[in-house]
Amino acid sequence: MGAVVGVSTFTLLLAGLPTRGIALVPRPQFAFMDVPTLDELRRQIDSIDDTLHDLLMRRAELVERIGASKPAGGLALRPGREAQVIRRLLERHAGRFPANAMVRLWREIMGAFTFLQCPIRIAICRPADQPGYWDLARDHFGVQIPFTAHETPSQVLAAVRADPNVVGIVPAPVQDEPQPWWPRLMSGDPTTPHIVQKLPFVVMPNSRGRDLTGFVLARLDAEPSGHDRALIAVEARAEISRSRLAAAIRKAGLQDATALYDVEQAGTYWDLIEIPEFVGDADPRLAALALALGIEGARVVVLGAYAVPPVVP
Ligand SMILES: C=C(O[C@@H]1C=C(C(=O)O)C=C[C@H]1O)C(=O)O
Repeated sequence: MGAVVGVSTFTLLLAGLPTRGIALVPRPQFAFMDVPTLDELRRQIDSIDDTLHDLLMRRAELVERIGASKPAGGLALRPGREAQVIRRLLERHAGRFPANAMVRLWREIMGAFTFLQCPIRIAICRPADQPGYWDLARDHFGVQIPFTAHETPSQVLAAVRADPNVVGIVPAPVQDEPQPWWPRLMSGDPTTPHIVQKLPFVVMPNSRGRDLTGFVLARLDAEPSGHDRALIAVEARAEISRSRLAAAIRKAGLQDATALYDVEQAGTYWDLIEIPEFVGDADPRLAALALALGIEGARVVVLGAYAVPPVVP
């Protein structure tokens, strides 16, 4: 019956326990002795914050070493690796802290650490009536990297072509848009960017960009992340029916398309095919696709790939 010995009324109040009739309600001793005070709990938070902060500073040292191993003067951004980091954390995530808040923290960390390695800047297509693209960019690249807003995808493309450290964000393709940007990625010019990411990777609930989809263009080769979609463009002087395209995709050994867009301008026809797997520039199935189409002079080019966004609980 010595359960209450040494436990003050103040401690009981803090613990939300009744202070009347205690002697009649015996409880195991440890239940009282283990209730930490507000100050003790806050001291534990301070200690966790110190550990988190120390680890961030240690992470910076490792990032600098990784940065030093990358080609000098190039863009340090590695969207495929970033996708793997976020996916791995989401898989191990548990408990009451919201998963998208955790992702938002890591987006901030990775944006700042990419900026530490190179003078990356973001050129966003954010027409005056579409402020959400700015949120989409900020949720992903964080507060440290400088952003410039442009009215059109053409202006974004020009900014990316002018500087290898500029990364562009353009609206995702839609069928029947008047001036699609994606046929212009077929140029073959060494300053032409690739599609390297789709945004949002994880939707932020209060973002003005939560209903928008953007593509990230960078002067990088897309890298596989383990779960990717490739974007392949076809250019031809004749219209290619959807069924002919689908048959050629199969004949080339590629998986069935998950999205298709087409456009015609002055007698040239372009198709954009999204394939549910990674396809690199040197993949022999590209030549096989050109052949299977059976159209004289048809060109087939990989425009890039993106890591498939995870399902966030
Ligand atoms: C540290 C790296 O550089 C960048 C920053 C990353 C990070 O902070 O984890 C991850 C990928 C890159 O965009 C890396 O390439 O691993």
